Amino acid sequence: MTEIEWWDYEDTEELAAAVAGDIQFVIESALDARGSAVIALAGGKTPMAAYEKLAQAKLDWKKVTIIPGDERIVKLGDPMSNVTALAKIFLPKGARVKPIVPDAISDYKAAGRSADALMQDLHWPLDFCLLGMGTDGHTASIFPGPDFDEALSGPKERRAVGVMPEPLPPEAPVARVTLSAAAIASSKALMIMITGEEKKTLLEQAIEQGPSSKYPIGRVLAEVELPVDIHWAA
Ligand SMILES: O=C1O[C@H](COP(=O)(O)O)[C@@H](O)[C@H](O)[C@H]1O
Repeated sequence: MTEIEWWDYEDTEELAAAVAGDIQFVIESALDARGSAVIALAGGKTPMAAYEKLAQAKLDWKKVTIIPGDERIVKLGDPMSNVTALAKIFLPKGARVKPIVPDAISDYKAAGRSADALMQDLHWPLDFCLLGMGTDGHTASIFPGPDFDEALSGPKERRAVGVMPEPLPPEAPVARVTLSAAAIASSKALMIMITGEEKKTLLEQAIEQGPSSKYPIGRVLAEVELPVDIHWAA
């Protein structure tokens, strides 16, 4: 199990500012070292305030590629589309925000293969990956269901996988594409951002359970060797 450090904040504004500052630092380090940065950002609602703050940073955004760490299989522009939310915030800054799911695809396994092919063309490993977590313990879009084992323990070189959550999560009841656990674990830097007592308690349990956890986040963290920061506010 990796080394985990919790960072607790007074409120969600302080949380968003701290997460934005840390991501800015990672991007700057990659730009200094290589002249470009490739990062995967969590979808859902929790990190949006941090992204708004990050977008204010003075960075050479043209050299920054952003992918969603997971995507709901919906059309671009749909309120459930993770990349649409990222594009609204970062495209105006000049960042390359890449959709990982083709617009007119209904076969979720084909969508996973397509995302994997796209990621094979990116500079790898990722410079950074931000994970969120649902109240059911899923992270990225790694869910219990028929694709759980493939997402968690498929071939190490597989970067993305098509996933049918079982049961479908009520907030976005659609098939998904997700970074594999191996892709997440290979990232050069990894951070988790969550809010609320319910998620905190669940994440503590998942970490405690380790590789035998019933929660996807526990199983993913059991694969990770680099230190992980967890940023939390009530
Ligand atoms: O479905 C998803 O849920 C998780 C958590 O979202 P939140 O709205 O509770 O913050 C998110 O990390 C993931 O990217 C997303 O697709």
